[in-house]
Amino acid sequence: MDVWGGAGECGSLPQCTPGPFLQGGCPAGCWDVVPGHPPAALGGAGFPQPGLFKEPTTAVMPEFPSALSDVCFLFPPQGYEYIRSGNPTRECLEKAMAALDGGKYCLAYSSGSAALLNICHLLKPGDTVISIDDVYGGTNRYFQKVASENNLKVIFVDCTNPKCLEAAITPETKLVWLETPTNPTLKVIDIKACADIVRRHPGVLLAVDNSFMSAYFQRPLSLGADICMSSATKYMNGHSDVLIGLVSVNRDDLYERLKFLQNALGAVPSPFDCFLCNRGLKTLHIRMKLHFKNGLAVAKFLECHPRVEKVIYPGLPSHPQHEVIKKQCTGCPGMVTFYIKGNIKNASAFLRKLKVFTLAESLGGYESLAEHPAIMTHASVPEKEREKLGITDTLIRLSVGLEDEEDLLGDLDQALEAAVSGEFPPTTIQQQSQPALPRG
Ligand SMILES: N[C@@H](CC[Se]C[C@H](N)C(=O)O)C(=O)O
Repeated sequence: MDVWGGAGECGSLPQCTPGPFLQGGCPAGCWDVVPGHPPAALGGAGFPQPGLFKEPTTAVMPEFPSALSDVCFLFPPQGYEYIRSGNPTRECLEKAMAALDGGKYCLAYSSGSAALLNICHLLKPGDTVISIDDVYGGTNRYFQKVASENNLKVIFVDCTNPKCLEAAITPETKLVWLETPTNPTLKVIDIKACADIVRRHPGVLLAVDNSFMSAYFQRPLSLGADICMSSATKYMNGHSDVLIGLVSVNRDDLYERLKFLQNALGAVPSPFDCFLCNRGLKTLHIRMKLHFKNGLAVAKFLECHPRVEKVIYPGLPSHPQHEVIKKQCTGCPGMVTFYIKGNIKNASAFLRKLKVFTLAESLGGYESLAEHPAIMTHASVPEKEREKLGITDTLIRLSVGLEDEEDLLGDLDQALEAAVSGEFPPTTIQQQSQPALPRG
């Protein structure tokens, strides 16, 4: 079996041994800087000079804990004047992340949403944004309820067929916003194909939200994106104890403008959060391999489960864009989405019965989480649009963590058994008509 696990068979537990795909480097030039060894990025050229730290060890201490200026006549000038404008701990994270993303520069923000806000400040009133249709609920809310009310036009397009993107571009288009895989229905977008289209329209930027994949499995800049954005709150930090957004770029002009906006808008992370995120990066490679192994095991298990209607996991051969993900990524994270049989009552019973998985928003941490996108992470997406995207009352999103595989599968099994008993209605997801619930 290769690293993607082949077709899998019901009843047999999936194995995931590193195959040639991970061992032998990767397509599209991924990992040419730090092939499988994030610590190389942390200890290499990307590291600020040791002289900046009281303890130049592997630990990156929150060195700049106050808003004090660098007073040149008392200390040698170190290039820092105010904590929001720049500080050694944030610079350490930014340099490490630039290396991991294969970019020249990285800038850190107080959250993924703050990173999105800064990117959108590159635009002018009257500009158009083309966003992938199935986009994180908070991004959808920002585009529809904030940006659109501030003179940006935002249209939503299914970019799984890059020709749809091409057809949507107008002279007003200035930003194409992709997520891949999308949140929560895990559609996979061919970044290079979209980048080739965007390149034919000078002045249009291609930004990719890489939060679901992490720099370990996918590097959008190497596939032609202008901007790689991540909510590092998720896999990059991996410990569910930090809120951080990151933006990596190669272009000097983009960096200069974003650097100005980072300071001017002020949505920056604290040095302590940067310190914690640096701590998280050191185990990125180990965590991602286990997320992949556990995610694939869960996906295969659910795909064979009689109480599950349908599983979506890009690492499964049954996924419609499985070939795309094999081409542009070196593995898959622990994000698994599935439709439970039955209706909202079954979905809710399942979520309540889970013991190892915690019912919570967020993803990418060491601990397994489960959530109901229609009520939780995507409540801000208008109901009609949710329906079109397949974000129904029976859709459940899992973020598979680092626990033992037997515990994860056992927990899912007992919750499914308890939540969906008896005869299953012979309906498909499309045929179901669920009562609307109050949305959070
Ligand atoms: N309730 C929050 C939503 C947080 Se969702 C966090 C993360 N992006 C995810 O997809 O889990 C809100 O902003 O409304």
